Amino acid sequence: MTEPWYLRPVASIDEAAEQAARDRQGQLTKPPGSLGRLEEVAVRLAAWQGAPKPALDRVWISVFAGDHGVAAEGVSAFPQAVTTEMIRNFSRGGAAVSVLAREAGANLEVVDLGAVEDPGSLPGVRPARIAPGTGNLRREPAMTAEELAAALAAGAEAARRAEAEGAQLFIGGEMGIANTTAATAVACGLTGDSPEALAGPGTGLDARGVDHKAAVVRDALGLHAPDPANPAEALRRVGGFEIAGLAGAFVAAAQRGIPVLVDGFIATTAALAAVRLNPGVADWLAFGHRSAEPGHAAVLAELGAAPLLDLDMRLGEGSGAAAAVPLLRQAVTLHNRMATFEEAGIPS
Ligand SMILES: O=C(O)c1ccc[n+]([C@@H]2O[C@H](COP(=O)([O-])O)[C@@H](O)[C@H]2O)c1
Ligand SMILES: Cc1cc2nc[nH]c2cc1C
Repeated sequence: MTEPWYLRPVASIDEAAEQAARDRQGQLTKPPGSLGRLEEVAVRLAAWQGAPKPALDRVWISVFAGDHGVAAEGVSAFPQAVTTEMIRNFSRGGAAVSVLAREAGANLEVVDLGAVEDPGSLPGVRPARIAPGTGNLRREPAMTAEELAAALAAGAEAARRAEAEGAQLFIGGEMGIANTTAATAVACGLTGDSPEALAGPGTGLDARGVDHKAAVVRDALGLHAPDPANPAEALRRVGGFEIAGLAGAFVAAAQRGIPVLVDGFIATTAALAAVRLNPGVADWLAFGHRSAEPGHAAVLAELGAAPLLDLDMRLGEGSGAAAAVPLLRQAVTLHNRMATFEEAGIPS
């Protein structure tokens, strides 16, 4: 059997550019380290781009959408039809991430991997329907092997389009009613944490709803017994089309040398799956925000990730990552435009 594409090595980081950027940070008119994480971000972008003075003009956002059979278990505060309605809303430019993308000058596309109701042909929406939603993971595998391969490949295609447009940063968003249940199951499968520790309100469940959701995830883990050493099978059995799409996109972005700014709980769970599929992916990830969804902290900790923002957001769509783009731009502009001690004639 030929090796799956997602095992191919990721691009390498330019250590010379990283060192040059670090040296420059040390020469700028400020006490060394005083711009904190903004310094790190600029140095990181330099390493990724192979440029001592990086740029951040072209940001690409792919929002992966799909429905979840497990919605039938009453695990979301919202009806399943919202997935398709939100695809229509993205297309019209009315969703939060639509607004943030416009504001950030980012290219936004939606990849429809299979909502129950087909939204039809819409501007800005790429039809890539795999099935009208996944199987109910409490009772059966979410996907077949072919469906998983299609979802991963759809993610890789998005990274290919991003590269063709010269993207300097890839943001993966998601939309799918009940996907926090699938993400919780995947996260439990990959970290060994308990459903009770990771399940949260998602779109707004009350405490009883969260308990029920944890019980549903516990049933799913009992049925499927996901193995942390087999992330692809964990994605297939308890994941979702958009979670697998994100994982495929993150691996492919890293292989193409496009850094990824990861969003909230679902996207970070997909990033953990991507890193488990191909550990080199970790070098190409940055984290936009810490979601209010309680399981997010555990998945971030598993990745050793320190997100940039902590705004109590819990929307998904890539919105938390998109909200961090202006901060990344500030880091780049400071790095490129501040005077050095020598230029300013200030003794250091
Ligand atoms: O990104 C997050 O951290 C996040 C946290 C809670 C909810 N969401 C979004 O809400 C939807 C899933 O919530 P739920 O309650 O239906 O599982 C899905 O469309 C996600 O984009 C996203
Ligand atoms: C309205 C709505 C918008 C969303 N965007 C991402 N997940 C969502 C869930 C709901 C319910």
